[in-house]
Amino acid sequence: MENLDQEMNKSFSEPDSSENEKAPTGLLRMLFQHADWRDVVLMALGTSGCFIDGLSVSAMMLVLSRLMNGYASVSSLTLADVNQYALAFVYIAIVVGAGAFLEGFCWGRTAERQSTRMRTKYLKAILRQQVGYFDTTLEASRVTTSISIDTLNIQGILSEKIPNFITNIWMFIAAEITGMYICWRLAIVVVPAMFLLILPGSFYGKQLSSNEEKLQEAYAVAGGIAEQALSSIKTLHSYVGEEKMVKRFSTALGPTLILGIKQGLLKGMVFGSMGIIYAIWALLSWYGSVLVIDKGIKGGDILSAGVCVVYGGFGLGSSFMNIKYFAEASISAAVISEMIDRIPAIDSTDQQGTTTSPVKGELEFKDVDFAYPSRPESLVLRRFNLKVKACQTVGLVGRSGSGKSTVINLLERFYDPIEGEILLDGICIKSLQLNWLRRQMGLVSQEPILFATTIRENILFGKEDATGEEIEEAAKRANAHDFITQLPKGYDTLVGQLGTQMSGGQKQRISIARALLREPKILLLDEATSSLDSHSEKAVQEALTRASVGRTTIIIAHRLSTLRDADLIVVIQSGEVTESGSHDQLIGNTGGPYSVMVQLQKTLVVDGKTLSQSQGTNSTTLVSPAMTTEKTGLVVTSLRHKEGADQQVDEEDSRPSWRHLIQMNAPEWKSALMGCIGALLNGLIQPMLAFFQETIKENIAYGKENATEAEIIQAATLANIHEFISSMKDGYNTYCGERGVQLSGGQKQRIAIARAILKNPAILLLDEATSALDLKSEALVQDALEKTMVGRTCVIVAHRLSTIQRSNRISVIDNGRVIEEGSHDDLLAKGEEGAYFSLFSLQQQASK
Ligand SMILES: Nc1ncnc2c1ncn2[C@@H]1O[C@H](COP(=O)(O)OP(=O)(O)OP(=O)(O)O)[C@@H](O)[C@H]1O
Repeated sequence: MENLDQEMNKSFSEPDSSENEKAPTGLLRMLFQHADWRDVVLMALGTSGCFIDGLSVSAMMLVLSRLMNGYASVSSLTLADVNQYALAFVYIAIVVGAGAFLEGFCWGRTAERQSTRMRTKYLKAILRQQVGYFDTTLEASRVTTSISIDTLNIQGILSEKIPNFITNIWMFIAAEITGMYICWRLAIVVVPAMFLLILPGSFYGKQLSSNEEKLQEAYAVAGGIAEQALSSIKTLHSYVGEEKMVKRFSTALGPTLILGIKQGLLKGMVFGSMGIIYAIWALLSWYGSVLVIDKGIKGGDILSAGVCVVYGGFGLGSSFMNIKYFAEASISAAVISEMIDRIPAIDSTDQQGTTTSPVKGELEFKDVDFAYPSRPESLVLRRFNLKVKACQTVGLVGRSGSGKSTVINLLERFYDPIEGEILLDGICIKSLQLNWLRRQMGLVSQEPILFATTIRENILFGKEDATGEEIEEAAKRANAHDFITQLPKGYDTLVGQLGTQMSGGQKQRISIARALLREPKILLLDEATSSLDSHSEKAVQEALTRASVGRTTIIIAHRLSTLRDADLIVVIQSGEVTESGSHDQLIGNTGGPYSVMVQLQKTLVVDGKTLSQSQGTNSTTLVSPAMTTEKTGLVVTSLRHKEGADQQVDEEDSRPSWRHLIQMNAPEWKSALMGCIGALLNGLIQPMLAFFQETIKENIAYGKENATEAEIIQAATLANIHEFISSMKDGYNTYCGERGVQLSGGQKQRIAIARAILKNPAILLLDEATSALDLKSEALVQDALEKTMVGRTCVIVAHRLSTIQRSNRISVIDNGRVIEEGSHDDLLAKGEEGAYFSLFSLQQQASK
């Protein structure tokens, strides 16, 4: 284990390249690192503008001193002199104006150019990083902060602070020299006094900015809480977590009150210390008068020299103010440069490495050991060996959390093994060119992620230069074309942030189309059809079977029927291959893990009651005459042919949603109202679970405020997740990662179920709550849920009919309407004409 830790440290914790050990970026390097020759010219012009601008006080005072002196001896002042002075002021105005314009324009322009380049490089650098880096070091929020706040900081420095600094410091030098020139006797006495003005200002100014920093930090923490809340708004509403969130928010804001008071005091001191200026004027006027009386110096010279010295002092003070921004900006620049210079161990921009042609698609895992960078102490794969022949279809099965998705993560080189190697056509994938390797694979992941753009663009991610026909063809093969064309904007429909405006099944089909468009040599399907109803699944499954011809296909599935025709089925337990062979071979091994799973699945699908009785649940306890304790199952189908081909469906209607449920139940508004009120106390579990960046314990505790440790453990035990949690080094304090990325799909669902159980709600809403679970876990969780359901109203959305078979009422929904309703037996009695019957028969056939 020590070796393992060392290896992990080498792979993930240490910087990947010696370049990263460079000293923090200095100000000069920061200034010029993103500049091209045009920027150098712009900065040179801008700097000359600053010098001209900084001369304004001196030039004005030189002319003014003469004019004032002229007033003093008014008899010798002619109109021609006055005109000359006035003209001199006009010239000053033009020259200074032009200088100030150059200053503002050139620095502003170059700031924009340099920061745009920096932002682009930064984003490129982030996208280049390996997945493990994000697991350990970087949180998405930090990236967004850097890309917005840090780059804005630097842009502000370039466009404003640097020109300000140069102008002011030059104004100070020029004004003090001019003061000396006009009246050195006065300047020599007053200049030291100026420090009385500058020192307290800069002392309090420093305090002010450090206080401001603390204030910003506190606001950032509070902002982070608000951001988390908004990104998980459904879960938050459902768990009535608003108050808890507001409490956390106001606790985070607590320090700002004290800091705010301190801020006020410091600002007062800064502004108050400006009063010293009047004392300086007192000294100026007294000593100036002495010089006029004793030395016969002209009044105009005294006044102009005094103004030069004082304004010069202000210039120095203002330039000091900029210094703190330079320090801040160089920190920002260091953060950005560090990222830009960072060369990851798995570098997606690396063009090195070999490629093979033609690709056969043979895969081999040789003695692979792997642990995720965020949990180096828990080995997920150990001595993992797997050989896949070219064009074979291989199914991976195993309990939730056994390491199936990890196999895919390693094939895609999102991570590298700690020990052992992975070969493609006999070549270690580490020596293959990374982008080429990834281009050989088409991945449909467990929780398909769509980009916030149109369906067309999302499919195009599979192959950038695909034609319209190719896109449609891929969508047809993924059984997505029909639903897409029924949307008012068809392929140009926007899918929303992360695809939230699409149903789970629609997202899966779009991402299957995306993978198929690529025509990959290796197809990786991680629970690719788990969110589809039986009809769609059958169609997509057939398409995938066709698509798998001539390519190597790896399928992860909990529904074993999906894998029946696979050439090889591999059973994974705790990261090790425990059994492998064809379906028939594995079935022949009675008592083996695979045949046990198949038996369990048959029992579940053919007769839901058998399982539950064998586990001691009395299904009759679910039946209750009162409406509030009814259990309703909803089956969402895609039986469009039943509705007629010409049916117009709007974008909303094509999505099964709770809104439709409400619309459909409009006549039963009283019950609906009761339900809505009750829903404020309800438990909602849906597959796209929103998780905060918190620990497992905190996530479960969302179910109930002030829940005790014992209650949390009890809920976790019922949700069949306690064992996994206890096996973790940090137990219940294990960090879940951004939106739970550090957990497997099934683990996330079970934690969400524990949260719902803890909440003890009046109404339980289960939206495909167990779809990501293996059969054994599902059976156990189902059992726990059924115990939880006793005495409450439950609405269950499920594609696996075994899940809802025992509901008091089952509603079959198609295109936003209930097309059939009744108990399981009632619906089956309708025979072949019935929609439920046909779904049920499909699932039965599949499980045989
Ligand atoms: N990014 C991550 N960081 C740390 N641990 C992780 C990460 N992703 C997964 N794990 C852990 O690795 C183990 C294997 O996860 P994996 O996703 O491979 O399981 P799985 O067999 O696909 O499960 P499921 O059937 O539930 O999807 C789990 O214990 C999980 O908690």
